[in-house]
Amino acid sequence: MAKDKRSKAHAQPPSSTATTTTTTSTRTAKPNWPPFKPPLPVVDLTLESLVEGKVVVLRSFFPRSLCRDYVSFLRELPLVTTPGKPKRGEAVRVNDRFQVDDAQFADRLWTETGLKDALASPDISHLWGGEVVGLNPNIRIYRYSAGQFFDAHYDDSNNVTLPSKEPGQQAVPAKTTWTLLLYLTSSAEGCIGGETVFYPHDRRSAKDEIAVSLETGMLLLHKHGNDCMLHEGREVTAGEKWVIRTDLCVKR
Ligand SMILES: O=C(O)CCC(=O)C(=O)O
Ligand SMILES: [Fe+2]
Repeated sequence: MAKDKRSKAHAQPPSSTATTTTTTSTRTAKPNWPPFKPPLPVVDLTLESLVEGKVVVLRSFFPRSLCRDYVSFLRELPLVTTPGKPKRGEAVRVNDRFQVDDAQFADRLWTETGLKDALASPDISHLWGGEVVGLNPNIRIYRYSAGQFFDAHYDDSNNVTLPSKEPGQQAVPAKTTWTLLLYLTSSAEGCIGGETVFYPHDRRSAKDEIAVSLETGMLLLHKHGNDCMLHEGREVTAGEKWVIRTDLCVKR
């Protein structure tokens, strides 16, 4: 697939049908996300590089008990099955999704998990493509059941604005530079398949593939935008793959 004709995983507007507990301060209904219990991080968060400068993982970012709590909670959200036939230029993506603009939850994932500190470490801070300022408020939840997958594509960099946290504070203009995937299930919960597979040479080739197996509670970060590797979410053949997706943001 040529880069100029590449299929993109387009961001979509937040779903207006997202209903659970509603906050009164915004028009978008936001889920009443479970607390991070036990307090995070539960392990020393050390980055493991899978592809130099392009793919890193943090194992046990969420403990298994918290993943279980999240999956129970997320399955009550109004997930919508994506159409099998994508719009022109979009990747075929067959899964059940929920999407919400929730800056508060993005900030909790950033500051209450140890992630902010782990990524700020001076020996790795050059990776992120600028001054890291937080996570994309556009939170996406994916559930893949047997037969579902996310076909090969590249992820775009997007401009976002991180809202002010306190009165008097300025909103921060930012852009996304890395995709963040948090796996909530794996073979430990009976999910077979569903690997995130990277193709370093811009074409699907079993010879060159780098397949990352699901691991419950593992966070995967991969560089996106111009330097994005072609990648896919391989078909799930049994059980359910649950993922929380957002993006790392740097100042623009
Ligand atoms: O589910 C996966 O393993 C990949 C998801 C993905 O590529 C995306 O969200 O853009
Ligand atoms: Fe992607």
